[in-house]
Amino acid sequence: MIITDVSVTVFSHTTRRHSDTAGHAHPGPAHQVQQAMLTITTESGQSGYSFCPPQVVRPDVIEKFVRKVLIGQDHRDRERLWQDLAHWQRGSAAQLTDRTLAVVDCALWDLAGRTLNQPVYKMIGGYRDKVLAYGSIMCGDEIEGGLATPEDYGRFAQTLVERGYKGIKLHTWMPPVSWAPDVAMDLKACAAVREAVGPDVSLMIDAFHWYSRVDALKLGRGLEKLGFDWIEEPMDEQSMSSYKWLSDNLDIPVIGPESAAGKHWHRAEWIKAGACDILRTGVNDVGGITPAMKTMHLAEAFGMACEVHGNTAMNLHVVAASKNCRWYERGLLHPFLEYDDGFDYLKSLSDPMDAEGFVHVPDRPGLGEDIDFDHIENNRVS
Ligand SMILES: O=C(O)[C@H](O)[C@@H](O)[C@@H](O)C(=O)NO
Ligand SMILES: [Mg+2]
Repeated sequence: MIITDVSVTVFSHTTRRHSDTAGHAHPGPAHQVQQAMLTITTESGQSGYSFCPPQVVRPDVIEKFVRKVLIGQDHRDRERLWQDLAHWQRGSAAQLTDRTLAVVDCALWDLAGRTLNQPVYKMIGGYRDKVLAYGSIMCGDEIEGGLATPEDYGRFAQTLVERGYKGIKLHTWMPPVSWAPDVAMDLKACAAVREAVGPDVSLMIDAFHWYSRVDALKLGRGLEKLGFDWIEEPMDEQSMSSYKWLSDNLDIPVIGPESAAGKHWHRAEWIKAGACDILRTGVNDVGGITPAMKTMHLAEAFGMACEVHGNTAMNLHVVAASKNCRWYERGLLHPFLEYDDGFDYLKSLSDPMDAEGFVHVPDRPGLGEDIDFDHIENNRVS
């Protein structure tokens, strides 16, 4: 099953999500953005697909690295192809990113599933076909009636519980919000949510990512009084020793690393250093489904949970193939956006959630993304 082609289709689609200057999402007017679909095709004519921002699969990256590694190879050799791509990273002058590895690895998994007519999580080894989601709320904002006050967070949390969520994670206020960051305001938002939803809903926070050790400790101590399940990324994850210090000084579980580079190798160091109580992985963060499963198994060997960062099918399949994670991160959510509307280039949601808060893994082959190829063709940019 030899790979004969690797191609990229760039297309436009409509979204109401806008990124702020820190890269965090907020609602805004509908606008056109560009998305890329990577297609990997074998001699049999079967293709696998994966999506990412166009810059992740720039023509020079595809030509210099991806095609060189993949063309002429057996598409089933995902482990070898991933290792070969990962080795290219060192000599790529930082042009071949973990994000690119992730989109290639996901397309290879999708290709394998479409070829065998099997969903990816069943090929990895299925553990469950539905999983509880937590509602991952967008970062706070200064939008009237949006997420501008602790009361806004409390009201929205009530709405999410009525939708069926059994867990809620707050991303609190961060710059460019004019007065952020502010530990006291973070705790007021968390207290308002706890007050709104009662004691039985799981709550977590994903806070401003550059607090000092002292501020992170103050935040964590306040969350302990509110019965939160974990504190996430309150300091720069490049300082593993700061997380070791925080974990030693807090009772609330510290989860990480999410954004730190180094894939499963660096996450092994966090475990060894005692820098986290719950490990974190994410298909985009560690370079694919292949390394995400390595991270999940690493955590299991140390008796730890490993919670998966991010939504979309690729992360859902990792969760569905794993015992030692409790949640699927469904988001990002905002009072002014209807998450269940999905994306206009997919005909149906990749992560449909029932009224009890369970996300059901689509049993369509591969990653199971219900791709609207007509939309992509009709809105093709290149
Ligand atoms: O842009 C980001 O930092 C991520 O989207 C982030 O907001 C969110 O996905 C996250 O951190 N989840 O844990
Ligand atoms: Mg996070």
